Amino acid sequence: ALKRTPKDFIFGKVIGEGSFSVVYLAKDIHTNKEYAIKVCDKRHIIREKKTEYIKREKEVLNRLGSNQSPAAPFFVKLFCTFQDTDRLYFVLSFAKRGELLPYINKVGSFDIECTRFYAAEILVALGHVHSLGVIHRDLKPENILLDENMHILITDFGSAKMFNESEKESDEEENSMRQRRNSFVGTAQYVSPELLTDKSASHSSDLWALGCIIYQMVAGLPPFWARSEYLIFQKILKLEYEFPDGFSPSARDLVEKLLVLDPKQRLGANDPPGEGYPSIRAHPFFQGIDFRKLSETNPPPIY
Ligand SMILES: NC(=O)Nc1ccc2c(c1)=C(Cc1cc(-c3cccc(C(=O)NCCN4CCCCC4)c3)c[nH]1)C(=O)N=2
Repeated sequence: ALKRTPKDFIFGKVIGEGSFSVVYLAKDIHTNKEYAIKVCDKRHIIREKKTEYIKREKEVLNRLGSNQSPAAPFFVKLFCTFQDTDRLYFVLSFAKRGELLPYINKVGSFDIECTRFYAAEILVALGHVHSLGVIHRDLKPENILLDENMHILITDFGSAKMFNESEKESDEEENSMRQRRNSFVGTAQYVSPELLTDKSASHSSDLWALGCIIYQMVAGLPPFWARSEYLIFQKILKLEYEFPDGFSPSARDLVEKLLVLDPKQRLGANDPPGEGYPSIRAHPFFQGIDFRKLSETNPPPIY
């Protein structure tokens, strides 16, 4: 296919902003199709030494797009990339309904059927990402988008970590050495304790974030909240959170099994990779969910 240029698109409003990018709604002038185009300023990326993050995001999105698996629909697609003198352009799926977060805020909190459905879609998506040797590392309701049929599209792999085959075999010491140099920390409310202590991220770090998101869908607010990031980190490291009255008992049991300080003790942490977390799927909270049919199921109404 011909390499695209910015002239092939009409750029509209800003629909998202990252620390190194701005996301625009854009229309392809040849097909009239709508896309989200993530634009990065080259000088800014070089100055901030973030070229690795940009390369990693492109590699992860290409891996997700290439693998035709039942979970593939739950991610924004990368259609093409191009650049001009000053900027890099990523042409991505446009999620018509935007982020999950405003929907939680609008209704205060989700009922158990909605929570169960969206938690199940996120779990299937995580199982797929992890089966490719990728950890998202910054999963949060702002990065869970909704398409026009209200199914999820996970985005922003700019903070992702890739474990290629060699790294998996390398001994613990070398791995933890490499991770200690790793300065990355996700968004305060959803960051896992291991990322705060020894900088070691694993697929289990995303399971911690899933626990926070399930709690937030039921309670309306994330479990760890304080006026400063430092105080949020303190609460996470002390596992200082509580359940409001009326919190669904089965959701509470699942959250308590995911928000565990030791990443190896979290539900699903020791499941065989690539099987989509059978021990989490088997939890009573997901009773009645057919995980193979989620993408063709009508999502429950949010009210
Ligand atoms: N960091 C990133 O990678 N960011 C990205 C990447 C890809 C991408 C991305 C972000 C997108 C963000 C996005 C934002 C929006 C959006 C922005 C502003 C308003 C709306 C909107 O009107 N949504 C419906 C609004 N509500 C929400 C609450 C209840 C009632 C209705 C959507 C749609 N899609 C997108 O569509 N595709």
